[in-house]
Amino acid sequence: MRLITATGLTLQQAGKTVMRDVDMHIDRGEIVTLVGPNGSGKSTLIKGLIGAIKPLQGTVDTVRGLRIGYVPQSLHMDGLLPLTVRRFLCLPIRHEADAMARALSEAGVPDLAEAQMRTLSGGQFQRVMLARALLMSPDLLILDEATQGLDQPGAADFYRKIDHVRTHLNCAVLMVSHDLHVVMAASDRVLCLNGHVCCEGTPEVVQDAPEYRALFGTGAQGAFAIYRHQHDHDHHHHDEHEHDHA
Ligand SMILES: Nc1ncnc2c1ncn2[C@@H]1O[C@H](COP(=O)(O)OP(=O)(O)OP(=O)(O)O)[C@@H](O)[C@H]1O
Repeated sequence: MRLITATGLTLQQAGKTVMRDVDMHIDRGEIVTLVGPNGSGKSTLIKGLIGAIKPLQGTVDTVRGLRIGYVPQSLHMDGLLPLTVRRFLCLPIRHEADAMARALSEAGVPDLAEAQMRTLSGGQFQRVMLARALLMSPDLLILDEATQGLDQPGAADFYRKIDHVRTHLNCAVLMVSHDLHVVMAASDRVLCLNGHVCCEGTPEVVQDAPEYRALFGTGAQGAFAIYRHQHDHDHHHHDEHEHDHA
């Protein structure tokens, strides 16, 4: 089922066009990843898709009642007042204690409810943000560089978590990442951006595309192959949509 469709989407930041003529869609159950150099418009495209930026041209159509769980690129927690994870999760909407416990557990941090937000490590913080998004029971989970600050095993672990969440909730996932090799292998489709969609397709197709290689080079083959090898289970559990997994 198609959740969201952008057609001819052109977006500006401060009066400057930074993303031009994007056609894209996301179906239930798939993991779509945006890659691209710094400033290539990844966050801008996400803001356009969730309606935080009004398009200069083009449209975004969503299925009726689409619930989006959004994990932003960063939140500045410095100077925060004392605030436990439990209270943070209830901002701005209150949730039942067992729903919060389930979300924290799903996000891989079952024991943090009473922890102080400002004492969390980067990885713990991202997982709490994920738990917060999961409390929305999202149809579409959007992660904007959610593994920033995580080391490679930490990032790989995070993506496995996301894969599990996707299967469990039967939601779609849209992520932005710079962890190219890990994230590409964990994706069904990749869109490579540079002010427009340079190339798109399965990770293998994008990896071999001249547009991708021009932006990122060709050095990734080894790490890519290793992770791909571990990722050999299938994702056909809930959806009629077929994925091309190796
Ligand atoms: N609030 C803003 N005001 C003015 N210009 C902005 C704003 N946000 C983004 N831009 C500009 O828009 C362009 C795209 O930025 P965007 O944040 O979408 O890129 P990105 O691909 O997400 O980058 P990164 O990988 O560094 O996070 C950049 O040139 C940036 O300077």
